[in-house]
Amino acid sequence: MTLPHAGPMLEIQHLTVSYRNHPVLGDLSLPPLLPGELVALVGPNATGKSTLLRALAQLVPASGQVRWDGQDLLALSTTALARTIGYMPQSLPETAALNVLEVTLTAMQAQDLPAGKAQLAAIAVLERLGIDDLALRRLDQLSGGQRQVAALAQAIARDSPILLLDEPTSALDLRHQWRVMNTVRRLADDGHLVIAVLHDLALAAQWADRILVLDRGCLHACGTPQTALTPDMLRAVYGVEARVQRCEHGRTVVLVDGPAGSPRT
Ligand SMILES: Nc1ncnc2c1ncn2[C@@H]1O[C@H](COP(=O)(O)OP(=O)(O)OP(=O)(O)O)[C@@H](O)[C@H]1O
Repeated sequence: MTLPHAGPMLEIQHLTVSYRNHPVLGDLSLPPLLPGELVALVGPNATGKSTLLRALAQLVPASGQVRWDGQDLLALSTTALARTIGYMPQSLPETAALNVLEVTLTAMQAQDLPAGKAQLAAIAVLERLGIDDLALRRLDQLSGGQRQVAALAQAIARDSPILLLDEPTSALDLRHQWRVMNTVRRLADDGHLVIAVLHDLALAAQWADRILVLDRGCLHACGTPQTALTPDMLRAVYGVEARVQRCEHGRTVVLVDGPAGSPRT
């Protein structure tokens, strides 16, 4: 028997977002998402993944119900929102004249920590991500991958219960991908709800508890990596013929043979 979840959960019902009257998310409802979960948000390009995260972070106007711990997330004040959500955009602006430590400290303002404590906490976040040596480097002097990890530092520095990460590994080499996903996994294990947009389905399968598959603004599937990642889903959503192989240690590999309907090569 599954007991009903008693603590906070993220409930998204009938979420609608339009750009210039063109609906990108139309009446999207998701199963409840729980603290302690790492949820991978996957789907083809332009299907609304970033828009969903941006709507939850109040960066684009949205209608519908989004509730967390009894609160209406879409109506939270800026300060309350900053305490509830840490948001990592696809990239930080290259032109920002701030250094990595300053950017991280800026994200922590809602915590109202004394300056010394805030500085120590910010440095601890940079150490955790292995970029403390970049603390005094300006964002416009960083590589794309370094800027991506700085964006993650900014999001997790808030220590908020919900983390929204937009493609946290897309610019990273294999070692940094592992470090970031391991950090994100630990944050989920510590009780955060982490929703991460990922294009790499192998990473999603390796690290996520559940995979949400979005297709043209609608939920196509939601389940464990084993149930969500199937050849049928890959054909219907991504338009490819693919094999999904489960390897040793529970790893999953997706092998794409070609466009849907084409003979296997
Ligand atoms: N500010 C905007 N104004 C108008 N249209 C937008 C805006 N932002 C996104 N869109 C459109 O909304 C749709 C969804 O975009 P979104 O960035 O959410 O997709 P995505 O699934 O995150 O894509 P990708 O995987 O390519 O990053 C796309 O058609 C995009 O062109």
